[in-house]
Amino acid sequence: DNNQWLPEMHQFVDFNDRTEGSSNGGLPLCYTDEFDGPLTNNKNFMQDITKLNRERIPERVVHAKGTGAFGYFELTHDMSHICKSEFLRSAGKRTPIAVRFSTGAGERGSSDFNRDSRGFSVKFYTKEGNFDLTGFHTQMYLYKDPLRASTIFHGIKRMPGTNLYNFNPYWDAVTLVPETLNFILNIYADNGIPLNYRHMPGFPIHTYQVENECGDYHFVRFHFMPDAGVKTIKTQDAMTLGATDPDHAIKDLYEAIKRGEFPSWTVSVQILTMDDVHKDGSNAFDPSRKLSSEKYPLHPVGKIVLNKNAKNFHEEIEQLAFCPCHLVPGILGAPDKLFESRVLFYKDTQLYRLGKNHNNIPVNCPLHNIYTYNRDGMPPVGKNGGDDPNYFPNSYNGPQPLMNKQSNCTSEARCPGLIQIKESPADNTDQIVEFYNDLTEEGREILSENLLMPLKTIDQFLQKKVVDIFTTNLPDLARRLAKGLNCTLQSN
Ligand code: HEM
Repeated sequence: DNNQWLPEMHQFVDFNDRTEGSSNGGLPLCYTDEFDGPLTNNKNFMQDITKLNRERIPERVVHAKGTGAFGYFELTHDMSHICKSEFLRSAGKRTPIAVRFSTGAGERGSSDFNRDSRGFSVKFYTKEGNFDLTGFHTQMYLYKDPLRASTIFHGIKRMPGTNLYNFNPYWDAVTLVPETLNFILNIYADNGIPLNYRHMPGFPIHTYQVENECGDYHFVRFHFMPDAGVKTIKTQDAMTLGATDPDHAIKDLYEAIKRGEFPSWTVSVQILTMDDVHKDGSNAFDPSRKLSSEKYPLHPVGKIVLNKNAKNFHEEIEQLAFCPCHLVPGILGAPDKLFESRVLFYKDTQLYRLGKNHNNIPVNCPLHNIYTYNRDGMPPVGKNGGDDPNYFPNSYNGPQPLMNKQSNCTSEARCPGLIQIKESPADNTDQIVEFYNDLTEEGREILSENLLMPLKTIDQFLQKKVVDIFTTNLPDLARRLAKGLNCTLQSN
């Protein structure tokens, strides 16, 4: 076998350290100079094209465009009174983190300025394993019923036939799942488009159940607020910059970190007791609603600081995989159905996008104590567990699934696990009305202008459906939209 090309092909060139004019390791630049025969016999050429052809992996089904960075979470306030997680004990402790920011609907090549949700995901590499929080830049998600997923996901994507964007399915989905309007009004408002990621807040939305050493339960909603303040961009500027500088948010984050201006966020929680949960019922867990900050004020917990860019985007950011199922002792997840659906959804999509062993990719791998029953399969296989027990349960002291671990509770016998809640049909109209009422006259005018942009392009019967939906609760907005769309207002 003629291996003459292999050593050169495998030589790595560090482009960052390369000095001008330095050698590239002597790779031949023109294959035909070296070899006159058929190209299929040219190992260099064949290696090159077969590798190039296999460079792409599927992009994320949503949140495909994004960027990320690394840093640490510093605990400023000990939380052990409500949560026994190691990384939330002893103020001053630092835990390494990876963060990925993203836009929601657009593809990998789309603009950072689209009017859309933004993702803010954090992976905490704690000593007890990885804890993932995936958040939005809004305090609520679009809907609460997990069966709405394909209506909404297909509604925000391109038309299957023409492959063009068309607002008909989007607004059809909105009118069929009207609780989405709580989210829609937030992103169509004057301050709905984040200027960049450094000035963007993050809200993991679900109300997580946490447990302390005594087995007492509390419930928390996390908030990440940028220390540099929240900044947004006006519609016209977003449209102009979206055309001229579509990667603005990615560049802005990368360059700030490179300059040594490390962005940071204050992490806080709203805390609910079991009594609060009994009083509020399933509203306390409804992801299509925000939680009142007057009723449940923010308690500071710590800081997120990003001080390191990725060295290789594909390796460290594209392959990052967050999952709501990545939990640590003390954090049990959220008891609502949408959360349950996400545990299944993210795992399944990552099995497809990155393969069975995606948790062996270094950026997804816990930093400490990796014991798992996962074995074999396609690379990356990693350490593969030696001869440790590879079945559960076993009598050889193999790892325990988190949910099987009993708490150290001595005071009270408790059944460990998430509480059961009975969910009612979605109802967030009160928050929609409150949001609109809090806007100034100018804010209302801008909101209706922003809404009219897509609404003017959709089918007439859908325009009427949208106006009708607002007529009962937001007659003022319905009037503005009906005027802009030239349609008759339903009398109520
Ligand atoms: C509170 C509600 C939700 C929030 C805050 C949220 C947030 C996010 C974020 C931030 C990402 C990007 C993760 C990354 O940076 O790699 C993401 C990805 C994703 N989300 Fe959600 N999401 C929510 C609900 C849902 C629901 C209900 C579904 C489906 C039923 C869903 C399906 C997905 C999928 C498939 C991905 C791509 C994951 C990957 O390929 O790695 N999300 N979500």
